Amino acid sequence: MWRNTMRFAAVLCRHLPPQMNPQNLTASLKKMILESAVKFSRPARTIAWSRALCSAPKDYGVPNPSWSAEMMSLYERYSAKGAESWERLPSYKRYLTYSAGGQCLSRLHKPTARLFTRNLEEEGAGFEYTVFANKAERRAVCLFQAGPLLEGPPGHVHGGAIATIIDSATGICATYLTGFVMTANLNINYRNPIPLGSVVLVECELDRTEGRKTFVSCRITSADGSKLHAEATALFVSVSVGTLIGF
Ligand SMILES: CCCCCCCC/C=C\CCCCCCCC(=O)SCCNC(=O)CCNC(=O)[C@H](O)C(C)(C)COP(=O)(O)OP(=O)(O)OC[C@H]1O[C@@H](n2cnc3c(N)ncnc32)[C@H](O)[C@@H]1OP(=O)(O)O
Repeated sequence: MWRNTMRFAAVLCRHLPPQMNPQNLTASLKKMILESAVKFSRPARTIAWSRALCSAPKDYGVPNPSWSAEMMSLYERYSAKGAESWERLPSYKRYLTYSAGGQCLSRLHKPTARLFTRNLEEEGAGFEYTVFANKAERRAVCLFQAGPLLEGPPGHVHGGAIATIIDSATGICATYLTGFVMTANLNINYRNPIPLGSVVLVECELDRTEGRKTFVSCRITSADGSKLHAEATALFVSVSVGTLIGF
């Protein structure tokens, strides 16, 4: 039993990101890993849990039946741009999933937690979005369809929901181009309300980097680009996975 436990703990540790070398783990994280290993080290469960820990995470950035014809048409347009260096980024229910071993870690560390923008199971109810990025041009574009549960002013999207999609899209752009970051500053000018159910483009561009700081600017427009809904600038600061997790 103890040998199984240690073997399982060793497997878990091997899947941790490089920044989380077992030698550097805090006592509490070591204890958490060991406790999980003890809990699941009974042979039959070990196999079942190893499978569960290694299963592929769901990608929320692919079309689902709630996507409108306009959302689908934009999705197909950006997918077809693949040849011009546009890459669709996968979207998971936890930020941790992007780190090496993050899938495993997210089952151990606050397992009931979910990314704010991916916390509704009902398709189309809240944030429906997908992000395409262009490394060479240091840009990303988020196609965003706002569901009915994001209402602020009657029939229109809540300003906090708009801030959330801006924070997410610019944060994904910064993470994609410079690695793990946290938002240090976000400034938004709301220009025109966004009707609920509509599809908008959230276009992000990396302006510059200075040491650990990444400056990103953003514009939200209607799908055809004719109406400006919001403009924003954001500052992100690079952090280690350890800082993200909170130890
Ligand atoms: C095929 C795979 C592709 C992968 C694609 C990737 C996809 C990614 C997927 C999913 C991403 C999801 C994205 C989500 C995004 C959401 C992010 C959030 O909402 S984060 C939550 C809200 N933010 C906080 O809670 C932070 C709270 N603040 C802090 O923790 C600290 O203040 C922190 C980390 C921001 C900075 O703290 P320090 O101690 O590490 O660093 P110090 O020394 O204070 O600052 C570093 C530099 O930044 C400047 N700075 C810091 N804060 C500033 C501010 N507010 N304004 C101006 N400058 C600031 C400082 O003056 C300093 O500048 P000088 O290096 O001296 O020039």
